[in-house]
Amino acid sequence: MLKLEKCRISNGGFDLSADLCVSRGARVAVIGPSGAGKTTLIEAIAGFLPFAAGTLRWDGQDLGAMAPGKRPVAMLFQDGNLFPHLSVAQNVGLGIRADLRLDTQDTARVEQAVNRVGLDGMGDRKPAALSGGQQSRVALARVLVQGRDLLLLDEPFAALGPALKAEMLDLVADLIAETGATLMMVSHDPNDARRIADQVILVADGQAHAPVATAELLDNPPPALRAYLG
Ligand SMILES: Nc1ncnc2c1ncn2[C@@H]1O[C@H](COP(=O)(O)OP(=O)(O)OP(=O)(O)O)[C@@H](O)[C@H]1O
Repeated sequence: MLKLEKCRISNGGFDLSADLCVSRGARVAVIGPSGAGKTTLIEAIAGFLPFAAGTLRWDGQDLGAMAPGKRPVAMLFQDGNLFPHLSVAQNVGLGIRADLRLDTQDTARVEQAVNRVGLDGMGDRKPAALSGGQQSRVALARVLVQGRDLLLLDEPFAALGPALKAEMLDLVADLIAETGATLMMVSHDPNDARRIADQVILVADGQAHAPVATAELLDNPPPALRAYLG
């Protein structure tokens, strides 16, 4: 279980408070108005922003003082962060070792992940030789080889068209079902939440609220969410 206890995160002059738990294996969408602090929340959990107060725990272990790379966390950004001069396999391999010194076992894991996201035979291509959807799959494969307990996705598929986005969300759902990972995904689209998330964290008015069942929240949105959903 991920537990944020009486947390306060400072991002420049912006403050976000959070006091909530996410159960192991949950699929949680993080939604709320623009600038409300969704990315701030995700980046603090990943270790890229410090906590000004409170404790962050995963299964009882305090993550607060742990460097980002040591946390049981893998993060996927909107642009996928692919390196254009590296091949698909190398981009995925970075998830295992930053210096890309991979042994036979590592290389097999990379190939397995590349195949699992549907890019069989494309390991030698450069990102420029892939479609937008295929590039998203490479980024997802890199997250997959990291084998972390908690996946943090920050609007990962916002640049894709609706059909492709739905396909990617379904792939993420399949992958986390296979691995048992816990998902927290920032999205601006309530349909994404309905498609993939069983719970929603609403970030609004300086606070990340405790997760609520997706349908319950979206069918009866509180005022801050209603204004945002329009
Ligand atoms: N480096 C920074 N210095 C000062 N303020 C910042 C910094 N980064 C973010 N902020 C502010 O923190 C607040 C929260 O930003 P954040 O990116 O977390 O919001 P968000 O909910 O993810 O927004 P969006 O949906 O538009 O991506 C915003 O008001 C933003 O202006």
